[in-house]
Amino acid sequence: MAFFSHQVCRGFSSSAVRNVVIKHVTIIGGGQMGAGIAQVAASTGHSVTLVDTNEDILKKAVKGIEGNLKRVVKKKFADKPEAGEEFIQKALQNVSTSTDAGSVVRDSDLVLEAIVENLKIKQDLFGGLDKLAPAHTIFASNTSSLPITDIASSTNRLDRFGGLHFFNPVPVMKLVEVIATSATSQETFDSLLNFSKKLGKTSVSCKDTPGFIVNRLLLPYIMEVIRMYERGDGSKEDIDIAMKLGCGYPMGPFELADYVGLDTVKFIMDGWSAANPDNPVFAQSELLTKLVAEGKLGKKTGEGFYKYK
Ligand SMILES: CC(=O)CC(=O)SCCNC(=O)CCNC(=O)[C@H](O)C(C)(C)COP(=O)(O)OP(=O)(O)OC[C@H]1O[C@@H](n2cnc3c(N)ncnc32)[C@H](O)[C@@H]1OP(=O)(O)O
Ligand SMILES: NC(=O)C1=CN([C@@H]2O[C@H](COP(=O)(O)OP(=O)(O)OC[C@H]3O[C@@H](n4cnc5c(N)ncnc54)[C@H](O)[C@@H]3O)[C@@H](O)[C@H]2O)C=CC1
Repeated sequence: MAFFSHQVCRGFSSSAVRNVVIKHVTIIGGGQMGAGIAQVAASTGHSVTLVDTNEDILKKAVKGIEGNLKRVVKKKFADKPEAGEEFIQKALQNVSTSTDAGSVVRDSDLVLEAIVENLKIKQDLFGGLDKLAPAHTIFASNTSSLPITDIASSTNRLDRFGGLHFFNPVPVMKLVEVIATSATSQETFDSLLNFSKKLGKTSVSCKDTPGFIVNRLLLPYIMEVIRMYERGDGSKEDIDIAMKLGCGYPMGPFELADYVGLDTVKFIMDGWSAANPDNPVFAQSELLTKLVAEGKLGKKTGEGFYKYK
């Protein structure tokens, strides 16, 4: 249960809202990240409603969650298949789906957004939900690169708005970046930290700076790698092998870019290069632009820098 019941909370001013214990979570966007977050939240006892634009996407997301739960169980319950099956069923029972975010946020302690990396679309979403969610509900974005302050500006709950940035694949990656804006209350920040901890993640606290910690370092690396390849300084296969074996990274940079999604990489870089047109670190890549225009978005579409079919 939330610290305050929803009915009590609705009439309260924001200043009366204290640490919200997050139990009911609405996750908007059932793609790679939203489905992964839903899986981890559901398997750690949270009740989760996953929202997307149509039923087919939601069906695919739930199927993916089931498949990935099986991978988790194979390891965690290697000698106890019955306990493993129970774990899967319990987690799946905690997940429901909806195409109508407005109707489900009324019961949420946390609304976590993982939709397309576009400021206007994220603002429109949160601006609409702000009018429908109870006073105590915390809003958070999983954005890779957009200022949380700008996303939150479409709402009247600046003190109850923060960033929760997960990493792909969510069930495996141990980090969550927790972002407070200058307006995020300490209570909200603490609730987000506690939620991350309940999911079994390690958190780092980040300022609301572009790309927070990880992506501010990772994206320039990926872009420099693409430029290196465009210059003909190495084949993508050799560059990937070099970074895996030379640095001990689990994936080479081209494999990783395909895994993240080339559309997401491009959305991030478009925003940063528009804001910093003179900074060569954020310069555009013709090859990336071409692949995205061709719909070659990486692993999720079957082709990016590499083919996956
Ligand atoms: C863009 C942003 O905003 C931020 C980002 O996310 S940047 C991207 C950050 N992510 C990374 O850097 C990922 C780097 N890559 C890796 O860590 C690894 O390659 C990987 C974990 C993705 C895959 O590892 P792998 O060894 O090549 O493959 P695989 O054997 O299939 O998986 C390793 C383990 O993870 C598990 N796993 C992989 N994906 C999983 C998923 N979605 N759900 C559950 N378990 C999963 C596998 O079952 C396997 O478990 P065991 O060790 O028990 O067998
Ligand atoms: N791919 C990655 O490695 C990471 C991505 N992120 C961020 O997470 C967010 C989502 O990324 P992915 O899951 O990779 O994208 P994705 O493309 O796999 O999924 C996005 C989903 O959002 C849905 N969607 C779009 N607009 C919507 C709306 N208005 N309402 C409901 N659903 C909507 C789409 O139908 C799609 O299913 C982005 O902001 C991205 O920058 C953060 C960490 C890692």
